[in-house]
Amino acid sequence: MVTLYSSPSTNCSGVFSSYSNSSIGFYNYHNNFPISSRKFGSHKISLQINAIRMQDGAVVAQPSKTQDETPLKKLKDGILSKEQKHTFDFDSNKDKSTVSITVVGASGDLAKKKIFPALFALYYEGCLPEHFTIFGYARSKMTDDELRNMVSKTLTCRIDKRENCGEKMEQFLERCFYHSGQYDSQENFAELDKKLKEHEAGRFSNRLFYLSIPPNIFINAVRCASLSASSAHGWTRVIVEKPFGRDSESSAALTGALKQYLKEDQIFRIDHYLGKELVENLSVLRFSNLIFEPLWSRQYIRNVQFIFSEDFGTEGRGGYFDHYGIIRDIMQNHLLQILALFAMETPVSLDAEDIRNEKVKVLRSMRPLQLDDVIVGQYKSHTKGGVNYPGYTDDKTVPKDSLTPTFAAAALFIDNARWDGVPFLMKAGKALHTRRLVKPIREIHIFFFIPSLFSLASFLLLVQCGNKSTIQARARKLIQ
Ligand SMILES: NC(=O)C1=CN([C@@H]2O[C@H](COP(=O)(O)OP(=O)(O)OC[C@H]3O[C@@H](n4cnc5c(N)ncnc54)[C@H](OP(=O)(O)O)[C@@H]3O)[C@@H](O)[C@H]2O)C=CC1
Ligand SMILES: O=C1O[C@H](COP(=O)(O)O)[C@@H](O)[C@H](O)[C@H]1O
Repeated sequence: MVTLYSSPSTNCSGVFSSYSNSSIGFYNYHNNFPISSRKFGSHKISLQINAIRMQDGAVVAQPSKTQDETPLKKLKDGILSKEQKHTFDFDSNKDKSTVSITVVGASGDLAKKKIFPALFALYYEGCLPEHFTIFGYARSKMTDDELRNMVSKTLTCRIDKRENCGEKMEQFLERCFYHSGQYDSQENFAELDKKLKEHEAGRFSNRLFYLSIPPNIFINAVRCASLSASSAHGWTRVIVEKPFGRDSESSAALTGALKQYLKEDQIFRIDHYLGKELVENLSVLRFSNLIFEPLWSRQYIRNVQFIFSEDFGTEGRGGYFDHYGIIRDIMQNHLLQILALFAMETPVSLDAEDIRNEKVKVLRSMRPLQLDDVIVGQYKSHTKGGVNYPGYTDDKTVPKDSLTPTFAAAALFIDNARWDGVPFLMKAGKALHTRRLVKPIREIHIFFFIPSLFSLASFLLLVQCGNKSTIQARARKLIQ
């Protein structure tokens, strides 16, 4: 699996940006990852990490001139091997080539909330080639203008304060078009192909299809796109969203089916949580910090909690969600990836395969989950402060008798020397109206207890990836 992101504006390699919070994640790195300041309040310590520029634009600390040499940069360079970086480049012949990006499922939630804003961010940062075209494709009937109008509502200029953002937005929208078609119709994809060719205007064209659709229609869409709308001369690539199947069998079947039409190097599987900067920085926090690495074990950590909470429900996404539920939507992929990154041993090198191998070892050491260690639930309607919040089955896209879980919590155990006996607690839920600890409406927390560096106090280290990303340490107890 690869995480696809674009790095700072000076380096636009990467087939796509991490779309977390609808923007490109910005990274500035230092040679190491020192804790630059501590503010001691009553039982509360804020650790500012001297290496992160947050994606909402807030700079936690100034970047140094040596940013390119930092561990995370190296980590990324390792993850993206030279060969991959080369193949990720959009342009093989800058002036004469073009890239056509088709967002399949353009009428949907992911496309609106993340993909179009991320594409705009790439455009804004100068990371798209000079000639490019973006097509939305879905069954819904829409004109080009209606697509532009829909997309324009979610584009933002908040990446930084540079001028001309509105103008750039207009220019970007002019490059966006729409074609309505069925996902299983070769004929409809052939019509798309015709339109793409008109826009490519004889240039050497590369084509990218982003499958922003429920997984049960991936194969049909890939078959039709590959047979009817592949690039004649350049590359054709497909980005596939999680979940990659419902279980091992369906995942293997999906891979097998995709490979009937695509070679492995044309397929990009994405887990966007791996592109969130704090998830990436977690490895740096641990491996580059003399303070943390020695503490990263059962000896010092009592439990680790990965908490995903959203304070909104499915809101019309039942068509996808109801077939999968919260465990397959969030826990099996996003949270499990973070857990594996958190718990893995130091990889022998920063190559993607070495990191993957360490993550696999963690998964193989995990005790099979027992039913007694899992609870599931589904949100119901309720009224609070005069506001009525609909229940899951009130969503028109959800069957009235659905038992699909929208909340789950599980205790996982890793039976190896480092983590023996430490519970890894995972919780994920939609429409959780109680906000925890911090304000953002969507948030994922990783927190774990480590002993105080100075006294007998123990600390709760909270790594939060929400609308604003922070790393905080809070004193949990003064005296053990
Ligand atoms: N939403 C998010 O934040 C994230 C989503 N994802 C993944 O992205 C993919 C799409 O998610 P999302 O955009 O939320 O899903 P949506 O439910 O919004 O579906 C996307 C589009 O697919 C079409 N569609 C929906 N259901 C069906 C169906 N049963 N049969 C045929 N077409 C259908 C609809 O378009 P039309 O009717 O116009 O054809 C819809 O607009 C999923 O794999 C999901 O796991 C991943 C990360 C984040
Ligand atoms: O993968 C998914 O993620 C989103 C939450 O992503 P975030 O970046 O906004 O935190 C979730 O809403 C969706 O159900 C799921 O498919």
